[in-house]
Amino acid sequence: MYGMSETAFAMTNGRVSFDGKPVLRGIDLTVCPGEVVALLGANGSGKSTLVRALLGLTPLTGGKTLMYGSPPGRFRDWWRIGYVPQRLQVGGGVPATVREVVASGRIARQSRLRRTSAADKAAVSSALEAVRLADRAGDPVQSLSGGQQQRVLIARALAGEPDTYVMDEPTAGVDAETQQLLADTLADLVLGGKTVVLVAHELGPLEPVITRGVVIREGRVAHDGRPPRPEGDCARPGHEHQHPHAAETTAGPLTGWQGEPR
Ligand SMILES: Nc1ncnc2c1ncn2[C@@H]1O[C@H](COP(=O)(O)OP(=O)(O)OP(=O)(O)O)[C@@H](O)[C@H]1O
Repeated sequence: MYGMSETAFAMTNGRVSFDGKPVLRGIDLTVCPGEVVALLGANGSGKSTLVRALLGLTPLTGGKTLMYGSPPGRFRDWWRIGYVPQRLQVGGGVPATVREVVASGRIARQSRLRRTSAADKAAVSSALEAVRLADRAGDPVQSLSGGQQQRVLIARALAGEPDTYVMDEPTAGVDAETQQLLADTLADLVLGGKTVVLVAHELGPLEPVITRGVVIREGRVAHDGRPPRPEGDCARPGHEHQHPHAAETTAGPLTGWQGEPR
């Protein structure tokens, strides 16, 4: 039994509206340590908004949400969360190497006074190894393929050695090899007792590691429990087909994401 402060996320009647248009319409969602939760649902159902609201990146217009027992505005233990946004965004035309982006995952663990430690360097190297990009560490991230950039984002989260991973469509638009690599990485994290919340259109190779499926439909929780199996789903009346992800018009922030408006 975990205390309230050990519950990774607890949203009660969470509501978000954009320009008066309701997108989340009263979400109740509690994520406990060690759970591997897939947020599923059709395009536009509100999955990304839910993820961003759980992290406090999008403010609720109603209800409340807690991260390890604190409202996002008062949450201080950002090192506990590893966020993998939908897309890599390197701002300002400043070239960054793969290693620099991955190393930025250590920032929440570093004090302002302390320079990069041996532990930081070791965590960055091991994250690069885990996603098999050690040989590309010195290359500009812009020179990598989409799938490789996704791996960089995953490595950045791994480098921070958080308790909880929040991944927004980590498998969207990536090659089969990267999908399998992510599945293997997740399996290791799960063995290590980590908590994972991820958005997915199709679980694919991730399916074996998912412990719970939460289906969002029109801003509400339509299913919460065993991950729905594709065959069973299709046989069920009212099944909504999920289509591959459309091109994103907005990219996830790379740095400073904790306060990034959208
Ligand atoms: N910042 C915003 N301003 C206005 N509308 C928004 C904003 N963010 C999301 N929306 C709208 O909210 C709805 C839900 O979007 P959201 O991205 O959460 O859905 P999703 O389930 O993640 O979809 P997808 O699978 O396409 O990523 C959509 O209609 C979208 O256009």
